[in-house]
Amino acid sequence: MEHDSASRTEHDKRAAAEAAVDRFFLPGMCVGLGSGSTAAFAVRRLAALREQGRLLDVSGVPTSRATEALARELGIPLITLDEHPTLDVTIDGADEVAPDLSVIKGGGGALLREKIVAQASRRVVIIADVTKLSPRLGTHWPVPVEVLPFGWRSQQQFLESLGARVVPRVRENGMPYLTDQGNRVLDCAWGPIDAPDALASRMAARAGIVEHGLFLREATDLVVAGPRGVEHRARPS
Ligand SMILES: O=C(CO)[C@H](O)[C@H](O)COP(=O)(O)O
Repeated sequence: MEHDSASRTEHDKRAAAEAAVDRFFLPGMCVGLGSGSTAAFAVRRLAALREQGRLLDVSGVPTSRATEALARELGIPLITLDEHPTLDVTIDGADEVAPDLSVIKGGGGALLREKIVAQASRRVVIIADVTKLSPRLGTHWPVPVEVLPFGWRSQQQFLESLGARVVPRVRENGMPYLTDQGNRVLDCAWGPIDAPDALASRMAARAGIVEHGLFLREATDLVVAGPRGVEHRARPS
């Protein structure tokens, strides 16, 4: 049974990713390549289309070292944001998606580059399976917060003072998890968040917090897959 639901989720991640690439990546575009297992399906779809001779002139900015390695392995042309400071569209995954298309990201630790790339994109398409949908951010998933190693325990105290249960992220071997930038991640469980804007502002104002996983206004579109198939939703205006 467990196996069935896991393979259903994989199927849905893949269906959402492929539908998004087919619909939103167009010839000649400069695109953002997201991180995580759902976004990896999108990178693989782009590579498969290239093998068919399509989208050969699409080039991408990877949002993590892992995505960069995958894209290189698959022969996808890579560019930097310095070469192309504005991107046409980014396709990326999410950990939790609210009805207004605000999302929590960063489960894979790539939140900083993901937010930089999202904010540099004209369009940001979130791809997800239905298990990621949530009535309110924070219901199912903690908010990852990337902090400088210097003084990280005072950031933990600060986040606890904002009501979070804070778990410093560690690797399987017990060593601290470090992001691509060499920073630490504190996973902050608030439960359902009543005022995400106020929380995001408090974190943004705190020195030592490099970035947080609340992406409140970046997503323009959601492509979500579940038992009823693939559905596209635009951000409510
Ligand atoms: O934000 C992310 C990485 O920092 C991922 O997009 C998010 O964690 C979803 O991952 P997955 O597609 O593997 O469920």
